[in-house]
Amino acid sequence: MSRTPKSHPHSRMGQKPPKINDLKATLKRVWTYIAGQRKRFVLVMLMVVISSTLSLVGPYVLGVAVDRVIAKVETTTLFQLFLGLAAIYIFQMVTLILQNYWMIGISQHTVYTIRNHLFAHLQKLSLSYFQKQQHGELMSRLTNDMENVSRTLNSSIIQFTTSILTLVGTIGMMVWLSPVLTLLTLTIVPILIFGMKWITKRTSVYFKDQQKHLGDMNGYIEESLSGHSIIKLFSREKETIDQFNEKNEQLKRAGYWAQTYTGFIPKLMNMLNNVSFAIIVGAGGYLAVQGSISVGVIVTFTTYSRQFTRPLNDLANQFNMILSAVAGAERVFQVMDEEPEKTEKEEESLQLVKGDVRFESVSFSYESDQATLQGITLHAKPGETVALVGPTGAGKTTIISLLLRFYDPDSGRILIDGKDTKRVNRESLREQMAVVLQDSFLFEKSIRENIRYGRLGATDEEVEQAAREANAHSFICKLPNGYDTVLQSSGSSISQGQRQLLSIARAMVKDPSILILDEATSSIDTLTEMKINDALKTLMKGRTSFVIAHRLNTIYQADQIIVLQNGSIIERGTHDELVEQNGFYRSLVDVQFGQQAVD
Ligand SMILES: Nc1ncnc2c1ncn2[C@@H]1O[C@H](COP(=O)(O)OP(=O)(O)OP(=O)(O)O)[C@@H](O)[C@H]1O
Repeated sequence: MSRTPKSHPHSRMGQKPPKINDLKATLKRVWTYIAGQRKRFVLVMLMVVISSTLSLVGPYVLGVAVDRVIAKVETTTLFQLFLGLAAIYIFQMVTLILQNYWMIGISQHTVYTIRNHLFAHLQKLSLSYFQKQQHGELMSRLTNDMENVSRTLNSSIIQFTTSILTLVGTIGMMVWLSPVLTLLTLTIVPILIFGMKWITKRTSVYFKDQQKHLGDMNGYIEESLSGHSIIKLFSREKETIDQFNEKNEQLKRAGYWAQTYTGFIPKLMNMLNNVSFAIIVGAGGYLAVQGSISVGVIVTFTTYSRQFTRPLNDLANQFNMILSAVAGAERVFQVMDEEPEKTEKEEESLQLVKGDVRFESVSFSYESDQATLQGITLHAKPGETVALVGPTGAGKTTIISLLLRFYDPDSGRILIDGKDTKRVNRESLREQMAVVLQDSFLFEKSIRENIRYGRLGATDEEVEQAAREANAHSFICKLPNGYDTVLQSSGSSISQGQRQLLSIARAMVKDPSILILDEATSSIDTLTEMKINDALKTLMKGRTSFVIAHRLNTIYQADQIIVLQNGSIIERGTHDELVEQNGFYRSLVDVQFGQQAVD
């Protein structure tokens, strides 16, 4: 699974712009998050207006001062004018600092709230949603997309508003001071627009290319890291490096051209600034000699001309940034709009159960056109062990998934202590069950915390007791930090057998009435296997257990064996009864464990 790469600031150019209607709806939705901080927002906008106005007043005062110097007015007035100018620039700086400070507060609080909502919503989504979704892609929505929204809120709202105000204000002031000189200065605008269009058309192609190659390379890195042991086993290091180099080369090429074209932007801006400077000085000088404008106006114009080329460039950039953040926000809202696990109106909480489990003519299908389970009927009395047996794809895991209410049956009922699970709240239902899988997930936390995950209220003594019963205590004590040993990424620092012992201890601490076991098929050394079997036996004592069975000894001891094929129960009974029947189970046992093991 390739994780979406961290977005490059320019990668936004590669994103598909949202449609106008979506854009409006998404902006409205983002606004609902900002609206809670309306006061701060109004303050920010006020600061933006003040700082933009001050940026117009400054050059004007400078021009007036120059005219006064030429007119040889007394130095006190001149001194006052320069003091005023200094005050304007200091005040402008203060407003800029304040607007930034408040806006950062708004954006951080907004993304914090959205992130919290998104994460909480993810916890409510059904298993089938996660099965359909790439995990790396989901992670990217929580991180990259949110970062994109945050970055845009931090800077773009202020810059966008400032750019518009400055642009309109500057042109207004220029027209007021000298319409002729304004017209002459504005001649560079078409060149600017044409030039920018030419550059962005090329950069967007190369940035898109760069993103594609970056994603490709990230996927390759992820794959070769997770498959590193296979690479070593087959001595494929050289081929792996060669393939990586090829991808790296493609990325370098795309990056080279993207950066080359981007590099043209400041050069174009610089050239146009110089051209407009020359126009103002040349044409302005001519007009001044003619007496239609003052030298002060020329000075003011030179500053203004810079002030309007910059916002023009900024506006184009900010617009791209905003569009890409909206696209990011849309992806986040898409997840939030996913329906959470369906709940019935009158769900009750399941209290401590005895563990009586009934399936009554249960049918279910993942895809509407293909039945996965058909008419499953079974009854497990409290404390009984039910072994589910059958070829791969027969529907064993699906039965367990229905029992855990990851899915609800299409027809039929599942009853626990006589209560239809559809009417029972999922959390309280799962509270009554513990699951020990072949490859149980362990967190990057201490062993103690991993066992306590079964019941957060368990004391240290209870955790140790569970570990003892699970035959895990002795190996834990041999670890340098004992129960405080922190497991490395999903528990890879301990052996597979030890991981299973820990997951048994975790189930032990939970003390459930119903137990679900997916037995390990992988070969574990005999001693560990004995320890696991022994621990499982202790765990299963007095609990209703459903075992997806692979080992003969569990099947021998099961009160019932349910044999599944193509989603239906084809045989049921004890081991001896089924062997006696000489049917499918018998042939399955013969094939799996060899004739001798059965006879
Ligand atoms: N999430 C899913 N979406 C669609 N089909 C699925 C899904 N999970 C399982 N199936 C299909 O349902 C059928 C039963 O699968 P299930 O996992 O229950 O079999 P199983 O008996 O547990 O197999 P195994 O012994 O290999 O684990 C299979 O055909 C499988 O392809």
